[in-house]
Amino acid sequence: MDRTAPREPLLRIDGVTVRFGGIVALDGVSFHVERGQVCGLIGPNGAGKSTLFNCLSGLYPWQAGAIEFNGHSLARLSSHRRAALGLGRTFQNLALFGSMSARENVLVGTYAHHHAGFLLDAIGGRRTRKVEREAAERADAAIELLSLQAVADRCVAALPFGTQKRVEMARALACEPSLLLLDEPACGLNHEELESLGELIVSLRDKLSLAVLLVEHHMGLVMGISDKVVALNFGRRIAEGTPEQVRCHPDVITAYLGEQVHGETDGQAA
Ligand SMILES: Nc1ncnc2c1ncn2[C@@H]1O[C@H](COP(=O)(O)OP(=O)(O)OP(=O)(O)O)[C@@H](O)[C@H]1O
Repeated sequence: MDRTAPREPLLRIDGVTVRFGGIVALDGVSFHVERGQVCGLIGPNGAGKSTLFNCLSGLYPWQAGAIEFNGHSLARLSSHRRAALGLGRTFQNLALFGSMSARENVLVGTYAHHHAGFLLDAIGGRRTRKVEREAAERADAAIELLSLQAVADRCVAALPFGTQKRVEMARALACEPSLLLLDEPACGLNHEELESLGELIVSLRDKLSLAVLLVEHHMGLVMGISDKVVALNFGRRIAEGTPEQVRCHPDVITAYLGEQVHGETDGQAA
């Protein structure tokens, strides 16, 4: 795929502002993510990255601006509807069910596609069995994608941290997202796990035409695998461009050095 050719954006973030009392966590942030694109989202602590993720996954409302995913406004959509539309996410702190097996955790991710409803589930029947079979197939496909077959039936709490992270990613993929939100996936991984994580994200992008919005403090990973990078500081977008353009952007360098940012800085890195 030619990643330099302009394509229809999958995710449009347009002038989004979020305030918590007197704190402006996001201040008119705009950028978009295209299908099959890895977009890195960087910024120092408190820049607004998690706030934006929480807006995307339905945990936080925003006071101004618009977010559109796959042609749908996200403003009034429940988290469940967002998942059904193709928005998947993982969490900074793992959100797995420790006493359940890896496979059972992944099965939970298929819920977004589960249309049978409570009553039909209770009654059972052919339709419910079909839904369950399809859910199991989707879970198995996600388990295979993440090479988790050998540990699928083991209790998730007994698995190494890096493997648990892959289980969480498999669960997000089981709802067959077109955009995956990854919140600090490198956190707590060793060097070897980090390398395979980078390869994994790129291979998912290529195999599934998956778009990924990657919030990550590990600069090596972000700069190594992102097709484009957006940098935030104090809730504002300070740079957007290729990894190289953003790495060299003076406002990004200043933000990471912890110095005062002067004047208007909302620009496209060139
Ligand atoms: N629920 C909340 N209530 C009040 N203030 C909040 C809330 N969530 C975030 N903030 C504030 O909004 C600003 C942006 O925080 P956010 O967590 O989005 O930054 P971040 O870039 O994700 O930081 P980090 O890299 O440390 O996770 C910070 O000043 C933070 O204190």
